[in-house]
Amino acid sequence: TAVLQLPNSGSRLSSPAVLRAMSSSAGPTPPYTTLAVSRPAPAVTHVEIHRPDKRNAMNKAFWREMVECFSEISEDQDCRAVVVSGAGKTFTAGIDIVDLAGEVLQPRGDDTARISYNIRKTITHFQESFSAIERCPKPVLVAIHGACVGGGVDLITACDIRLCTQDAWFQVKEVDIGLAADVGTLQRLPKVIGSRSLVNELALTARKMYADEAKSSGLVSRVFQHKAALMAGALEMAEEIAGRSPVAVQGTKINLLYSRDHSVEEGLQFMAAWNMSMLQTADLMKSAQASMEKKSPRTVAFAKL
Ligand SMILES: CCC/C=C/C=C/C(=O)SCCNC(=O)CCNC(=O)[C@H](O)C(C)(C)COP(=O)(O)OP(=O)(O)OC[C@H]1O[C@@H](n2cnc3c(N)ncnc32)[C@H](O)[C@@H]1OP(=O)(O)O
Repeated sequence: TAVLQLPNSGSRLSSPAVLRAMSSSAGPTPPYTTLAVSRPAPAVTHVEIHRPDKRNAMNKAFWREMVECFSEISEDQDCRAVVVSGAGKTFTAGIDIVDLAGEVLQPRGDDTARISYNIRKTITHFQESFSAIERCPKPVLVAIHGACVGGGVDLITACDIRLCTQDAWFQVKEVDIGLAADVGTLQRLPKVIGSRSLVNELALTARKMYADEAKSSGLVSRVFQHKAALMAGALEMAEEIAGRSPVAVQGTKINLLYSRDHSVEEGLQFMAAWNMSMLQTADLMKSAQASMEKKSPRTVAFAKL
């Protein structure tokens, strides 16, 4: 199992030291070769995709490392919110096309059944890389700058909050390289964007969507002028979330996801079953008292979860 080594700067909100910690000057953090993982502020984990020379294209190691990284984060009681971003010029160029052509799709097996079985295994393995983000109980914010292509759209639709720069663009590129997107976009994008027609248009034509349309369609919730402002904004939001009761925050993420995929009635039943135990937390009284005293929940010390 991978072990995260997180430098804990303990710096104040969006201070220059924090933003330096979120810059991409350092390389990937061992044991990872494609991810730089850091702790730019207490309880906030920053996962930076780090293959800037290849525009953060998703190679074989990346798909594996995302699963390892988000499994670690899910279990890390010192982490309460996560920011994902990309190093260098652009967020990501999607799947590594060299890997795709050279290795991923190389037939493995003696007959059609065995070859197909192995391809299915690969696709499922790749899907897991982004489902691990969705399954992570800590809220995951994603900060997108420049290009977000193919697998990048699959990735961001598995995140809880999407923020981007004015120069960001999004492209469901898969039809252009001869395949139907298979690691989450076709399943999650329709749940993110209200307009089914727009989803269909983007997926069937592979046209680029720029930041303003991403905002007006609901793909992102905020647009920042440039990358420094984006990272500062993402970190500030992550710190706001991390400062609140982890019982409340994680329960909110889990129930929002559950209700996305179930009827209102099923969601209400799940919620009641969830909160019949979670309402017994000490966090509730602590938070309520702070609220009555007109203090921020960030002034309250919550136990680890
Ligand atoms: C079972 C499969 C499941 C997954 C499916 C996923 C599907 C997809 O992701 S489909 C989309 C695939 N991606 C693309 O088609 C994008 C290709 N790249 C680009 O269009 C441009 O690179 C981009 C607009 C992102 C950035 O342009 P820029 O001018 O800034 O950079 P470049 O000079 O083009 O590239 C710099 C070096 O990066 C290498 N590179 C870029 N993209 C990829 C990639 N997808 N795979 C591998 N390598 C990539 C590029 O070759 C350059 O390398 P070098 O020549 O060594 O400097």
